[in-house]
Amino acid sequence: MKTTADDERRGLVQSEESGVRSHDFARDLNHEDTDNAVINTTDTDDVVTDADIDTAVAETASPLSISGDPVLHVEHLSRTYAGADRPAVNDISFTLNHGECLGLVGESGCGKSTLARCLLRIEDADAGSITLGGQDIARLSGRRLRQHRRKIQIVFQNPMAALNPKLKIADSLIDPYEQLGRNAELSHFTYTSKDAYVQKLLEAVELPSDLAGRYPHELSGGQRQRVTIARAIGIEPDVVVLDEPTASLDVISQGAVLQLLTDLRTSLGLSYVFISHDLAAVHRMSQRIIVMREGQIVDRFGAEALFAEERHPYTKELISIF
Ligand SMILES: Nc1ncnc2c1ncn2[C@@H]1O[C@H](COP(=O)(O)OP(=O)(O)OP(=O)(O)O)[C@@H](O)[C@H]1O
Repeated sequence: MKTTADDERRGLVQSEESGVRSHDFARDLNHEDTDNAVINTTDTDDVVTDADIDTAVAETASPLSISGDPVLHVEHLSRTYAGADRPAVNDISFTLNHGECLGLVGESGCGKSTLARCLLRIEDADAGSITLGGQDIARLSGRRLRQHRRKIQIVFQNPMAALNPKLKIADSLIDPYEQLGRNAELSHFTYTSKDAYVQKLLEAVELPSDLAGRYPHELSGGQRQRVTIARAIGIEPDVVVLDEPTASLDVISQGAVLQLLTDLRTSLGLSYVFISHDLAAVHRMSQRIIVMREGQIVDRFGAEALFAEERHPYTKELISIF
């Protein structure tokens, strides 16, 4: 069944999907893979150095991207899976500034999701560092690791798998806040009561209030993704990682969700790492773009410089299939 963005906002669409999948998101987040895998770095001539990049970004970055303070800093990050012949993520460095959307684009298998999992500490990197809010996240454990997870949230590709099928939408929305012991200080989604908090979140993602009492399978795909976005922003993280957030949606819902994400970024001052194989979506969303290939960064630039002559041949290849 095709749905329109307006249908979704008004809650007129019932999902045709009724399959129930068991998923324990909290368990995934607690998983810590500590494989001592070998780092297998492969230098290639066409890899952009940090110095090249800083110069290029300084020349081309939009005013928004250079006005914010750094919130996330990734330096020389590498991750090799046991038995793999090359690193999934190989010497990646970048900085995310407050209030900006940094796009990370590359074809399937280039290491985007591995990088996302390292940022969330769902997986540990083998080398390099990730600094969020001034803290090296590799050193965190226990309570401080839980606090870190409050500061960085993720929206996955498949909202059905990200939502607990047994929980009503209201309960899914309140869950991250309750996991914080209901004592998180919030500035936008201030908690007065469960109902008021849930309604504020539904309103923020432009969903009707009556969805609070439904189960995930009673929503359309677009509505479900709006719920996972609401869950991610409800505890007011510093950074939201968007890992192919529209890949499971039809074209109309994709556009509406991307617009919503942009609106939320500007109205709430959020900072995004937007991960996608879809260069058009990344270009639409981001102030700066990083191009990854086989685990490495091969190009990076301000979004307005996408079509510039100096783009890496691989970026040009991606543009040709835009
Ligand atoms: N748990 C794992 N164990 C072993 N190898 C893995 C694991 N997860 C990913 N890989 C490998 O690491 C590489 C990068 O995978 P990753 O999922 O990060 O890429 P991606 O760019 O997100 O791809 P896609 O867009 O298809 O999701 C691939 O070669 C993949 O096969």
